[in-house]
Amino acid sequence: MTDDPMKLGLDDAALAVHPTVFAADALAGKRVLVSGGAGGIGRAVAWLAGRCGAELILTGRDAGKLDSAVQAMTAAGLQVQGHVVDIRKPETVADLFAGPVTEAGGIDLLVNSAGGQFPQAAIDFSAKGWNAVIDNNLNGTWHMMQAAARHWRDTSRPGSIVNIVVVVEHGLYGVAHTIAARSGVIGVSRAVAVEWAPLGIRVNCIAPGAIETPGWRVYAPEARATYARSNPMMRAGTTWDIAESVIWVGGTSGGYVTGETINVAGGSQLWGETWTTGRPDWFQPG
Ligand SMILES: CCC/C=C/C(=O)SCCNC(=O)CCNC(=O)[C@H](O)C(C)(C)COP(=O)([O-])OP(=O)([O-])OC[C@H]1O[C@@H](n2cnc3c(N)ncnc32)[C@H](O)[C@@H]1OP(=O)([O-])[O-]
Ligand SMILES: NC(=O)C1=CN([C@@H]2O[C@H](COP(=O)(O)OP(=O)(O)OC[C@H]3O[C@@H](n4cnc5c(N)ncnc54)[C@H](OP(=O)(O)O)[C@@H]3O)[C@@H](O)[C@H]2O)C=CC1
Repeated sequence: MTDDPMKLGLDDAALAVHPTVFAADALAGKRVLVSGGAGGIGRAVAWLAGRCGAELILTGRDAGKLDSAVQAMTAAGLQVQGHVVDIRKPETVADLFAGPVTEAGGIDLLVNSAGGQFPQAAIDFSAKGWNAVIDNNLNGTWHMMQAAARHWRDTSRPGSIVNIVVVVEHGLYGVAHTIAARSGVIGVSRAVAVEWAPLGIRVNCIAPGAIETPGWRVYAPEARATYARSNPMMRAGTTWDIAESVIWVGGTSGGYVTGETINVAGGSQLWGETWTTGRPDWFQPG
């Protein structure tokens, strides 16, 4: 982690110059829509896509955060616009596609990075809390996926979707609502990877492990302090680790990949435990 507890993950200055394996024209002529594009992972995806030559459309709920991302990227010479969109509201998602997406000339890649949850023992979830997490992560992601697919069908152009999920098969505890929601996203991604293949649409998921971002503020410092040692590599990942995998699978380099979920998690899908609520006594060693 960084020294400043309020500054989590790579900032704009770092993202503007971070070395990359991709060429500066890897996404030339492409337009990329990133939901949650001013957040930690979405922001890194946007920077990388922009540095590879793509035009960017960023969305989020917080206008101030979006403005700061747009300003930083514009100052670096990237072509970027930001729009306030709550992915839980299908009508605002439809407006995004009918308005800014269409006016920009369409998109080639949709990255769904908007999402999140709160740590709590599942037995204590309120109905409202459960519904908030399911609505945000499963329904919200679906509204974006379906709107993008309709856009590509109606404009007779191919497309690619990358959904940011979580590692669902092993080791992430205290967020059962999000495991349920993201398992749903993985399931529907596999289903529509087949249904939408005739439309030239690929659909994949990236499952990050512990990636240091401002989103970590929802977890107690004691819980966060354990995250780096929750995988065989004994380190937290960076947003750049995720951004490069998103651009690989979402871009032409992943052109023969669809219906996949790729764990970019330091091996935490195989070994290690992330207790977002702290490890209960029952599971303490010895
Ligand atoms: C390495 C570890 C893995 C890391 C993974 C990551 O993804 S990290 C990065 C990912 N980034 C993030 O995760 C970003 C942070 N997460 C969020 O922004 C939100 O958790 C949200 C997006 C899920 C909900 O957004 P929203 O605006 O819809 O929600 P709202 O605020 O209006 O609440 C609705 C209801 O939910 C309930 N409830 C909510 N919080 C708590 C809590 N702490 N405690 C208990 N309950 C809580 C409560 O019932 C509340 O209603 P109430 O009782 O207040 O009437
Ligand atoms: N960081 C990590 O360790 C991991 C993260 N992930 C997942 O990766 C994704 C990105 O997380 P990360 O960048 O770390 O977190 P951040 O909290 O930094 O970013 C998430 C972004 O999602 C946006 N968002 C949330 N809900 C909505 C909504 N209803 N409508 C529109 N935008 C919304 C937020 O925008 P705004 O602030 O404007 O509301 C925020 O900028 C999330 O799905 C997260 O759960 C998965 C595994 C691990």
